[in-house]
Amino acid sequence: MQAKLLLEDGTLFTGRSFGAEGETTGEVVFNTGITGYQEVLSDPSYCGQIVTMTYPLIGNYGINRDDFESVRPYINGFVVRRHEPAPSNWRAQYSIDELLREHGIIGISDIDTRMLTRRIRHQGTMRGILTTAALAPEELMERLQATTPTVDQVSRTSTQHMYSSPGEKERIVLIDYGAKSGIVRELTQRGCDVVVVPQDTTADEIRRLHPDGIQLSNGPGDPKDVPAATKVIEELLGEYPIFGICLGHQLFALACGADTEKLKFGHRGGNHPVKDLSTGRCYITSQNHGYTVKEQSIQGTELEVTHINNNDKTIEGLKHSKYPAFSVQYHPEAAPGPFDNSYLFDQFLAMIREHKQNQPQTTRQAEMFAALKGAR
Ligand SMILES: NC(=O)CC[C@H](N)C(=O)O
Repeated sequence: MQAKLLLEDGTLFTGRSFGAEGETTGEVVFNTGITGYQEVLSDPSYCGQIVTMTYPLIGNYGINRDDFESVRPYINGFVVRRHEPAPSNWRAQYSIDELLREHGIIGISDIDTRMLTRRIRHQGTMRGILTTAALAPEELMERLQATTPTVDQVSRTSTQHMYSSPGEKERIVLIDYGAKSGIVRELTQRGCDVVVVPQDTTADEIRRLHPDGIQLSNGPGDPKDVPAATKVIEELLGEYPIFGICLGHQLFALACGADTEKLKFGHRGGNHPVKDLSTGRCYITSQNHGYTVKEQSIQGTELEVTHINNNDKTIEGLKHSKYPAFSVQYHPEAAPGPFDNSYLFDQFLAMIREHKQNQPQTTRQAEMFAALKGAR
């Protein structure tokens, strides 16, 4: 069956349908990873987007039980040069075609993904319509223009209920704006007691969980679409050590008075070079973002830039100059991508331990200790 993808600028691609049949619209973005399509498909940060893989053969090692980054894919459409309907890998349980069908996601293959990528790079990110219906380009354009971009992605991808992944060590409250499983996995591996809370949890509700640190997750959409989330971070700043990842980094920046803007076509892939300004060392990072923290907006805030992107010099990391809080624009949890940056989770835990040591005892603690001493 035929499928068509029409971009806002009128570029039409005609290819073959795979996955579900139907029609969808969304921002068309590209990811340059050679492998890792299962993690990309299931990364909630892509919620509502039509994702193109620049690597030409996708699906060859299938879909397995273990590599999902969330319980279901949130993308609106998937675009590839060629997809493999008969995967071959000992972990493969089914094909990408079956996965997309199961979740009603429309795929298109056999189009020139190099041309599509160059178009996006040239024009900047555009919206597109993807359909299996036999419609003329004019009709498709009308339909595309009749839709408006959604802004509720974070409430769609966040957990509705609090849940925990118990551990013996530090209690981390992870605010879930559409968190990848990789973040929970990294914290759990380090023995943390992780409590994942919905995106609209209030500062008081978080305080009642007695966290040792707060982790701000990645997530979809424009950080300015979730102003309430910024307010909560503002309230908790200074009270608890904070570590923000991707959307969490952008929200942390907004909470500290900086500003964000949209990039021309974003960074999505597994080999983005990032420089640590304190050492000059370059790290290879996994990225997936369309927005960035505005460089000029840092001035006058209490933020310091810690990392920059070596390709376009945009901000990749921030830290607070007074409080124990830092953030990165990239994905230290990888999935997919290099594991080179998982040390940031260790830094977060070291920051928590240091904060605890320097923490003056609360009056209540002091009273309890005094009572215990008296009893002895
Ligand atoms: N991975 C993320 O958290 C992405 C953050 C944000 N949605 C952006 O596109 O910039």
